[in-house]
Amino acid sequence: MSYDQCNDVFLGLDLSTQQLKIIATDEQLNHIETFNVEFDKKYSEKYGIKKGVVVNDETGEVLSPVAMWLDSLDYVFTEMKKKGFPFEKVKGISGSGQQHGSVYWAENANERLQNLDENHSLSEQLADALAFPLSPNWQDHSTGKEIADFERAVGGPEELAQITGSRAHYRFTGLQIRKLASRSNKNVYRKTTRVSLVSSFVASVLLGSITNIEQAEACGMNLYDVQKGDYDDNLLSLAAGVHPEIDGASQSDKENGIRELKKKLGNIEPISYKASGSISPYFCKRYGFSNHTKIYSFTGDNLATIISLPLSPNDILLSLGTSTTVLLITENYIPSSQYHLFKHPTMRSHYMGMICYCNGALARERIRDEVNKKYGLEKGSWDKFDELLDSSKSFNEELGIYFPLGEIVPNALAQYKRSRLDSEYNIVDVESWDPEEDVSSIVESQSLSCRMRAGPMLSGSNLNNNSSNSEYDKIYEDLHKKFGSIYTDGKEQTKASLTSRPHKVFFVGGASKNNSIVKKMGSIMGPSDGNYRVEIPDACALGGAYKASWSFHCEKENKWVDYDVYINEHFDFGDVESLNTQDNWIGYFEGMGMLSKMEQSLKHT
Ligand SMILES: Nc1ncnc2c1ncn2[C@@H]1O[C@H](COP(=O)(O)OP(=O)(O)O)[C@@H](O)[C@H]1O
Ligand SMILES: O=C(CO)[C@@H](O)[C@H](O)COP(=O)(O)O
Repeated sequence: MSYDQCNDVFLGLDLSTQQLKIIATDEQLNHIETFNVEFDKKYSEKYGIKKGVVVNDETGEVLSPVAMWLDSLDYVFTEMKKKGFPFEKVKGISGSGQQHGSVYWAENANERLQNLDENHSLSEQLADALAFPLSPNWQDHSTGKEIADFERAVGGPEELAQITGSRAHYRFTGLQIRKLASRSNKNVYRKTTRVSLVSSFVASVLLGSITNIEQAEACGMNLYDVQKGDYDDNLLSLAAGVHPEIDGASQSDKENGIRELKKKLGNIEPISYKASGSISPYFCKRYGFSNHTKIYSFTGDNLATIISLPLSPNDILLSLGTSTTVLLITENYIPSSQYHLFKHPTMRSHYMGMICYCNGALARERIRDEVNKKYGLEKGSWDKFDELLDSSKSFNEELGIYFPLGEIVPNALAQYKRSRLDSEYNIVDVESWDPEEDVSSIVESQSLSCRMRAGPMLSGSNLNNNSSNSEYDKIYEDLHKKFGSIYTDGKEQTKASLTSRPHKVFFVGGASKNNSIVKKMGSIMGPSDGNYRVEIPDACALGGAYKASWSFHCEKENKWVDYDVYINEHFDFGDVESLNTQDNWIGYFEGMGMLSKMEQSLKHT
């Protein structure tokens, strides 16, 4: 694809932990070119970073230098210019940033942003527009105290998830702000006039003025009441360090603190196709953008990932990278402390559900290595693992839990557990068994965990629990007879959540290349409309470019065009491979009963 063939070019940026990526697409959503800079290659000396961040092992702090991000923007645009990139054709830009990270602007920030001189770099001109030169990164673990405070302020993790879509996490922005305001750097907090998230920071620089935080991204702060569509004052007072019970603040200090923090955070930008404005003259003069280039709101990287695919409600994106991440689109706001719910970035009445597991690929690799050792085979080969997995046809009343690392969901310490069912459906723990047995067992338990936890978010789960469907009634009653009530993460599963099938399942990431793994997982997940494999390198940047393209299209039409309709119309389905999987959804009901019982006896923190 060449630029000569298109009139309109769209850019999707992704500012992640380790690199800045820019993808150019045309009006038909065709990928044209990708540009990037890896921070370690270019800036490790200048900014003293490793893997994109500065780490303090003693405090658990993980931070990114903000000036490095500014340098990277200038650098990639300069490289594009050297290659003759047609900046004048760019009609719209959107993108994403690593979630939860925050940037602290000083009083002169807007004045500096509005008067950028194209003869000088961004970092030169904006260094003193920052109240803090660093941005807390999502890997930061320094806010243990704040986790306890946030959960105490509302009554516990479930209550916090009910309000904000997630329980308290170290990395969530509200906790990081509280740490700054009440403990680590009160002076920085005082000097800060505006706070951006990484996504709104990039959009602000491109616009030449500080822009609002986008609504879907706002759900990653533990401050935003998702259903009310506004900040939660109780949580804001906590973030500002003026909570009456926890900080002993007076009523007037609390009110002033809330007012001040609201001003710093600015309004939340509702989900929209409308542009935040046009690109700053700095970029027009320095690189050749047209001054009509529109900047559309930026969102979080996971949120941008789901819009890089033609996903509809009840579709699941199963990312089998180093970690396993389940992303899904749902109309149900049924929060849980065990997963995250965010507003969907382009579908106003939908949410994105996200479940993150630490023990994905690494745990499977250990089993693969054990099997290969037993058979004297090459260490990294998946052949024997695959052969064994293919020969395991159905649930054999055995499961294992394999956590070489502590796990997020269920919240558990590093441990292994292998069990069998006896004839009364009791769980009988097994000290060890042949490594061959671990092969199906690990893939089954990982799949069942995803299925069990995604269930409550699927739309069928909205059905009245007493609604009748004779086939499901029978399965559910049978399960209940054998295992009693099914609990996941302390919550009883309803009939509807156990019996809801996903619509489609899309597999992405390293292990999605493995036919045996995806077929087994797909057969257990049991989507009603098929399992698919997609290769989407740079999905977040691509999602940004698609968002820009969709927004531009809606603006041109002067009406809201449903994002799923738009993407389905333009998406190149040549990149999506339909997997020929057997459906074994019903065959694994007992597996859910068994796994939920096994999880109840795990050691946790
Ligand atoms: N053929 C394969 N079969 C099973 N697993 C695979 C295969 N190829 C890659 N993987 C797994 O994919 C993981 C890496 O996934 P990838 O998406 O590339 O990483 P990241 O999440 O770090 O971006 C590896 O740890 C490996 O276990
Ligand atoms: O914290 C989260 C999601 O909650 C992470 O998914 C980060 O958003 C990942 O950022 P990069 O590593 O891609 O920069």
